[in-house]
Amino acid sequence: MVSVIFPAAGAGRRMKAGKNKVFLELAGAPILLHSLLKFSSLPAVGELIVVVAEAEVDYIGRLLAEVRGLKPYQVTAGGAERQDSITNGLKLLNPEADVVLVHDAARPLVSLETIEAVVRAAEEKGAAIAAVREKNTIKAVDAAGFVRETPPRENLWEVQTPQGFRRELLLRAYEKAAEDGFLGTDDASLVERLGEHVFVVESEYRNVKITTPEDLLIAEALLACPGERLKRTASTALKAAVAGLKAHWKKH
Ligand SMILES: Nc1ccn([C@@H]2O[C@H](COP(=O)(O)OP(=O)(O)OP(=O)(O)O)[C@@H](O)[C@H]2O)c(=O)n1
Ligand SMILES: C[C@](O)(CO)[C@H](O)COP(=O)(O)O
Repeated sequence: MVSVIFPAAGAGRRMKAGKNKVFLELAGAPILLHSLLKFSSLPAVGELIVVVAEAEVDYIGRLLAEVRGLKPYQVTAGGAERQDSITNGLKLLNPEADVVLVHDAARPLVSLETIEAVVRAAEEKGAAIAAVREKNTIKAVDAAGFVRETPPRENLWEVQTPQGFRRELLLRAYEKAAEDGFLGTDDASLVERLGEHVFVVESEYRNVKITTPEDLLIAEALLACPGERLKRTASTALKAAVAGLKAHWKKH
């Protein structure tokens, strides 16, 4: 069984919306809901663990109760850093979960194909991450503002989520990071420190992390393109979810 942890406890500072960006609307539904419904549509996924800020736990619990089509879920409080939030999510794992995915709630455009490919690779190889080939030239710059190095682009990949792991490996990696006081910017970096191999699954550029206001415009534009509109119209789960939410908002 696959468990999915959704870190959603950020403050969304770079989005400058004055609230947690995962509650902003994208194509008529909160960003968080796009992510939860997408994973819920996959048979292999058995549970969702949604990690939000402590002050949002009750609100999200009530909100999700109105949404149809979600896999069994739990909502818990996150911590100061993304890694702390995931640490809290890991404590709730169903004992039957053999593969754990971590997916930023702020990446609502991930495709089902990418999720399935990450699950398969995590099962086979132990650890797998979604990523795209770097399109820009990347430079390492020192504190004084001078270029120190231009790493060859053919070796560079821009890393996304989902990131998937055999349960035991991810738990071991998080324990070791806690012991060493190591803070990484993704989950795979914790596994890499154990000397384990992490497989890269080629993903799509459209799997953007909604971070700054222009990302939301890009995501709206991607969802509005003809092929996507068709898919969206066909998404009864999303429509039913939004109907439930609108009723909830009217009541509260
Ligand atoms: N303490 C934190 C920080 C981040 N996240 C989550 O991790 C994902 C990726 O983080 P990021 O895009 O940096 O989100 P924010 O931290 O909200 O953004 P910012 O850094 O601009 O405040 C988001 O889904 C975010 O909600 C989290 O669960 N707990
Ligand atoms: C995990 C991640 O999405 C990979 O790109 C990313 O590192 C999370 O970003 P954050 O801004 O550090 O939360």
